[in-house]
Amino acid sequence: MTTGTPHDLTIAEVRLTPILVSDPPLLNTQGVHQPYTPRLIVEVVTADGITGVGETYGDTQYLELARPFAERLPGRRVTDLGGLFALADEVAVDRSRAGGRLDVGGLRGVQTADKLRLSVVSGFEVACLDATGKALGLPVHALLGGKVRDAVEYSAYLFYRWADHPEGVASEKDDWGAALDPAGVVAQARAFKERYGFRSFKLKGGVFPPEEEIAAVHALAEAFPGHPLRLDPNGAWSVETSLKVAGELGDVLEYLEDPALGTPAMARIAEESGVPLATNMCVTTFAEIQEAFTRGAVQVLLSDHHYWGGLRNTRELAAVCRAFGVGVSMHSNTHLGISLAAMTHVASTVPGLHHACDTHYPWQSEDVITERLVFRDGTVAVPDGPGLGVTLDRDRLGALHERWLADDGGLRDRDDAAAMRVADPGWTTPTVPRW
Ligand SMILES: O=C([O-])[C@@H](O)[C@@H](O)[C@H](O)[C@@H](O)C(=O)[O-]
Ligand SMILES: [Mg+2]
Repeated sequence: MTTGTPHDLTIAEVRLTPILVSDPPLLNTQGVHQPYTPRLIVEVVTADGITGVGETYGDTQYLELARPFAERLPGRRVTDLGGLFALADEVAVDRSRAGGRLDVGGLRGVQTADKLRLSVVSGFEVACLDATGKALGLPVHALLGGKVRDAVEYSAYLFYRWADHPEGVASEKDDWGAALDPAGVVAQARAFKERYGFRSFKLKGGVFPPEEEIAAVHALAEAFPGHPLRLDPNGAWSVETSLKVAGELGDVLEYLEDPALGTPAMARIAEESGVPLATNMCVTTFAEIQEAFTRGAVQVLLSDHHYWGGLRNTRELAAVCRAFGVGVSMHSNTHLGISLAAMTHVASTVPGLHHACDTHYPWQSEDVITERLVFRDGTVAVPDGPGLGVTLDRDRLGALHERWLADDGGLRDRDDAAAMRVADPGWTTPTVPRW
C-alpha cells in the first residue's frame, strides 16, 4: 500500500487466545489467588493485515460469549465501535452460569449477563481501537479525544500474601516473600516504593479481623507520612464494623473502598462517618449510578474498562461522575500489559483524575508483549506510538496458551476459594458480612 492510500478497515479475521498467566498467592476475603489466572487475548486483523490486540477476562463463561461474538465480526469495520454493543446483545448468555454473586465475579459486585457481555466487548473494543490507531498512525488516546496528561499515576496494590503457593501446587516463584502482619505489609510497601516509585498505597483487606488491618494501615501511615492510603475489604464488613474502622482510620485514609455491600449500607457509612468511600462493587453499571450518587453512597467511582464495556464507556462514566461531583479512579484485576496500556491511554484522557489508579501489573511476572510497560515515580508514561503502543510477543503468547491447553486442574476458571482449600480443606467462601 502506498502512503496516503486509505486502509481497508474491514475486519478479515479474529483470533482468540485463552492463556493462563502466573499469579502469586495473594489473599482476599474469598480465599487466595490460584497459581495461574485465565486471560483472553483478542486479535482483530483488518483486510490490509493490520492486527489490533485486546485483553479481557479468560474464564470459561467469558470465552463462551467471546467465541460466537468473534464469529460475527468479519465484514464489519474496526471503526464501528458502537455496533459492538448491539452485536453483543445477539450473543446468548447461559444465565445459570452468570447469576451467582460470589462466583468468579464476586469481588467485582453482582455478576449479570449484561456485565459479562460488556467485559467481552471491552476486549474487542480495545483491539479495534488498536487496529484503527495503527492504520491511521495515531495513538489510542488521540482516537479518544486526546490526552490531557503525559503520565498516569498508579498506586501500589498491597496484598496480604504467602511467600509461596501451597506445597505440591505447580507455580512460578517470586521474590516478594510473605506479608501477613503490619510489619510484612510495610516491608511490601517499601519494596513497591523502591522498585516502582509508587506514592499511593492500597491494602487489600477483608482477610484478617478488622483490628489487624487497622493496625496495618496505622503502620503504613507511620512509615509513609503524607502518602495517600486506601483499604479495601471487598464488602466483608457490616455497617457497624465499617463505622468502627472508619472512626479509627478516618484521619489517615484517602478513602475507604467497599467497606460493606450495597448502596444502602454504603450511604449510611458515608453519612455517619464522613470518610470518603470508593467502590468497584456497589456501582458497576450505569443503571446503578443514580441511586448511589443521589444517596451519597460513593465519593470515588473506580472505573474499569473491562467491565464498563471499554474505553469509550469509561470516558462516559467519568463524565457522569463529573456531573455528580463524584471523583473517579480505576480498579484493576489480574491483568497484563495490553490492559495496562489500554488503562493508561484512557486514563490519560480523563480530566480531573485526582486519585492514582489501581493496577495488579507489578504482581504479574509474565506478559504477552515484547516490552513490558514500566513504572517511573509510580507513573506510566502515556504511549504515543500508533495504537496502544505495544507489540504482541507470539512466542510468549503461544507458551501461555500451551499452559491453558494443558490444564486439567480447574485453573481455567478463577476460583479463589478452591485455591484456599488446597491449604485449608475446610475453607468455604465466607458469608457476608464476615465481620
Ligand atoms: O485480585 C484480588 O484479589 C482483588 O480482590 C480483585 O479481585 C478485586 O476485584 C479488586 O482488586 C478490588 O479492588 O476489589
Ligand atoms: Mg475494590
